[in-house]
Amino acid sequence: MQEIKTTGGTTHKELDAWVKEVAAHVRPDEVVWIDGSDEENERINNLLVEAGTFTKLAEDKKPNSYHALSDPQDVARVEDQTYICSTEEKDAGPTNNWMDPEQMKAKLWPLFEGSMQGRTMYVIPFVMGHLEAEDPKFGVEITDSAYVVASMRIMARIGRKILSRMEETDAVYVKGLHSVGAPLVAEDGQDVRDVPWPCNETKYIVHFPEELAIWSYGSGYGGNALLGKKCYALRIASVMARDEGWMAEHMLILKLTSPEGEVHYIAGAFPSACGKTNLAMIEPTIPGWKAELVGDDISWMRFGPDGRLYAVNPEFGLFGVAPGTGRDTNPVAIETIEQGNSIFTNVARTPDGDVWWEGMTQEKPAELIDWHGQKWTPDSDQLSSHPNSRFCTPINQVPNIAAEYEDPRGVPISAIMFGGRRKTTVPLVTESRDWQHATFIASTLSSETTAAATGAVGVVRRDPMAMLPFMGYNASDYFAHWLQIGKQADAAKLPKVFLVNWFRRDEDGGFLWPGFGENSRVLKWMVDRIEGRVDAQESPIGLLPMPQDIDTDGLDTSTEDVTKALAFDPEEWRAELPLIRDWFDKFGADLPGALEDELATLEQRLTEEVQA
Ligand SMILES: Nc1nc2c(ncn2[C@@H]2O[C@H](COP(=O)(O)OP(=O)(O)OP(=O)(O)O)[C@@H](O)[C@H]2O)c(=O)[nH]1
Ligand SMILES: O=C([O-])CC(=O)C(=O)O
Ligand SMILES: [Mn+2]
Repeated sequence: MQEIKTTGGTTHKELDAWVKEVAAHVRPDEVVWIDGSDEENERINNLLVEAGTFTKLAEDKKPNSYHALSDPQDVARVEDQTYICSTEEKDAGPTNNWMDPEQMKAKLWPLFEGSMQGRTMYVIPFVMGHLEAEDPKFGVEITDSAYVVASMRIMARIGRKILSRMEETDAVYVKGLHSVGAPLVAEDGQDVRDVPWPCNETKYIVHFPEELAIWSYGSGYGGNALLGKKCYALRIASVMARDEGWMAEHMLILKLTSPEGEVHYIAGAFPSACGKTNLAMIEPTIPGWKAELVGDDISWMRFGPDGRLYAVNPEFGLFGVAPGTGRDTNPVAIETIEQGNSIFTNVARTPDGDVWWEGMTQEKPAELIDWHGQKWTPDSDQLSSHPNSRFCTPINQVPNIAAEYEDPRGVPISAIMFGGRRKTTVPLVTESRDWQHATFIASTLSSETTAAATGAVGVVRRDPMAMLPFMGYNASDYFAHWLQIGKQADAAKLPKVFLVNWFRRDEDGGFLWPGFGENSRVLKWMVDRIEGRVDAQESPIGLLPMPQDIDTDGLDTSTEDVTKALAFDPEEWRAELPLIRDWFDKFGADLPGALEDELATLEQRLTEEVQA
């Protein structure tokens, strides 16, 4: 067999063997090991410009930044095509797609055969979390997409330094294999012309948790193709966490400093496109409060020597929803992207080489190139940008990043928020009574679906822990793991857990609560609760704020709307009960009894409430 031209390589024998085995099968023109240098990045970006994937933005608008338009069919995560291939079907559980690992491989391996012909196969060594962590979590992504290389460089710590450490320690690592599934040689041997966004109608995002392997085929979109993110740091890592006694969660991490100088780190789990990045970058509207960002999407938590839960953000960049991000809603994000070094995908381009999307400014630009590459004007009845269009930006550009982001030990968490998009039923904020009740709230979390995944938008579904699409194993076992974490801990040291809903609507469909920076008023109440400064009132669903304890000074929202946003409505909750019951029925006898008990308690309290 002919040697494939290779740049770079490794002394890690097992890794070297795997890369060679894959190369022989996918048959690229050449193999390039990614070293992470600036020169290499420039080369990759130039290649992407030549291929028509990237358009360089104007240096005076967004320095060193690029605009990309995907294939219109490749714009979001494909949950239908996402699989957890554990050996036992039971370990994937009722919420995941499953196939026997050998059967899945028999199906996919032939798809990968020759799939990189005419292309370069890149090998990206990376680490999720800190290289200086006690037990660094390594990965290697093989990909035929230069767009993935450019994006992974922003989203994860990658390159030669990581590979050297892997070599020195003969490290175990997660094997990520990714191909867009668009070889440049046809079956009859004819050359195929490349397109700016190669992908395949057939898509598979497959996890083999027991083998620490991920196979991703057919898509170039972020959540499907940047394998360090959802695939590794949530799906595979949640399995590692179960086995090793820690937690891999879909949570932002925020550092809050009160006017009194108290520091609290707060984590928050919201389903995709439900407000994590925005809350992580919050600019508080109430005087004297300071917020700094630690993480905006993923949190790895473990107990520290003092018995508290410590959280680390394993990522290196932000992959944020563009629409809705503007100077009035998220000024911190705007300042972050203005520094450049970013990739913008499926947003609109301005004639002067900048980007725009719905919600960036109140006034719409007179003319744009929309996300289909067509001329767009404000008269157009189409959105200029795809609802799941994204900015991909280095995290160290965030002006108010907390210094603790760099600390491999992480930050001690005082509170965890769960939230979703609910037009009705769920009040602005509720506090859980204890960890078991918190686990119940989290396990029954619900939200209206968004554009972050393909499929219908706006449908209420249960999204336990905001992890429905990201749990790498059986959800019943996942709930049990949460309960176990609670049992393991000193209850006084566990974070307080809150349920929030920024998205409740009035009869006309308008938001009752203004959200964004004003969410700091809810954060303040949480801190007051943590510090024991205010009481709360008992209700069947948990502890509710006394109305006077939510600081509304200077808030431009009517008292009536605030009251409605905060309201607990027993009738709405009675209507919720059968939905929760249906959800729990999915798990049958595997559902931890403690959650069954919590549901029974809720039913009983609601009945008493309605009778009273
Ligand atoms: N009304 C309202 N909308 C919000 C609020 N926070 C965020 N949004 C909007 O919700 C959408 C998604 O917000 P993000 O912060 O990007 O959501 P995310 O959870 O980080 O999403 P992923 O990155 O997909 O996981 C954006 O269009 C925001 O403008 C809020 O407090 N109120
Ligand atoms: O993974 C992605 O594609 C984007 C994201 O953060 C999510 O969907 O939660
Ligand atoms: Mn986000």
